[in-house]
Amino acid sequence: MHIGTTLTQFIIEKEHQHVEATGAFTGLLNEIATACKIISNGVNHGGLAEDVLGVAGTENVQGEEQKKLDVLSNEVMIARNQWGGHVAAMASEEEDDIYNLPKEYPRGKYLLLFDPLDGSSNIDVNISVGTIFSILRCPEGIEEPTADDFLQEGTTQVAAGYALYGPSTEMVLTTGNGVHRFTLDPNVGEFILTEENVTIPEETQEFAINMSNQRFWEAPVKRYIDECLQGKEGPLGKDFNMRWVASMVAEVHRILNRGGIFMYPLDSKTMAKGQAGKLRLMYEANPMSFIVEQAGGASTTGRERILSMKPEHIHQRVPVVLGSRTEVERVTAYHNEG
Ligand SMILES: O=P(O)(O)OC[C@H]1O[C@](O)(COP(=O)(O)O)[C@@H](O)[C@@H]1O
Ligand SMILES: [Mg+2]
Ligand SMILES: [Mg+2]
Repeated sequence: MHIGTTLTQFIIEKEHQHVEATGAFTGLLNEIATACKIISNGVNHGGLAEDVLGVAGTENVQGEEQKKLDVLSNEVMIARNQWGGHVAAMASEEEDDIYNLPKEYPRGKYLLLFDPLDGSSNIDVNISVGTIFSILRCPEGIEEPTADDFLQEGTTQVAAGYALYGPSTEMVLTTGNGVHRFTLDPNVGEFILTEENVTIPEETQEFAINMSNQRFWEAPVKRYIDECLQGKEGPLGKDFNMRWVASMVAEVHRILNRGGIFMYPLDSKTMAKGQAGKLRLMYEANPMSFIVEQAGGASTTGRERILSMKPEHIHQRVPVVLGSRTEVERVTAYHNEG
């Protein structure tokens, strides 16, 4: 496919390969792309716009202070995706329960899950943030889905992607046939294909973890980071660099480009709050794991493959270790050595 292809054209040509396709999938991805263009515009306006920077004065179901842009992005994702007849229901980081469509809207065959604004702590300081989404099939014959209908293993995702609102706005997408990257041309208002079949280098010398949590980490993580910091004199025999943006979407994007390992492991601080990690399985870890695996990388909790986990709750949290295969397998082996 030649560079310069628009996202819509790319999806339609992929969908033509499926005789049973109805166009609903293309319609859904187009609406998601439109929502991300609107959010990108808001992010780019920053302090020029009334309702983009600062706190909303409310908390989400996870007890996190909501930023105005968290709330705005959530409203945009819902408004763009509820009317088209592509989805049967939605789930969002910013919605306590699943979002069932108002009666007047036709139901579609997909379930849409999303983190409307990822990297919220970076909004007010103009550092890259993003939107993460995951698409599942709605079980046959279900008109009014319940939360249980969403609790499908990550391996059943039909598609996953994210938009990154950085120096440029990009969208990265997989439908299970490799990972493809599009860049928003603000003059045309279209996402244009800029790289096909993105792959993650197997080896890396770059790790990303919030070092300020070091005293709370489990022994396997402490061991691994110690070994990275020992550099080429140490057991890993190579010097490592470190990065931490505090936006998962930006970390994953960097890793897709040049490799690396991103970790938000289980630690005693989150365990003390009765949580099994910081990041959410259904709309952060699962979509990012689908993308990373499709790009040749690996993604585990430190102990098990994330995509094979049986979800228990819409807002369930999990430890995340993802990126270049060699290092992810090493960290997982350290955990399973027991
Ligand atoms: O504040 P910390 O510990 O650096 O955590 C940063 C992590 O939290 C997140 O911001 C959580 O996502 P949200 O911003 O969507 O709540 C991730 O993007 C990021 O990797
Ligand atoms: Mg997030
Ligand atoms: Mg978020």
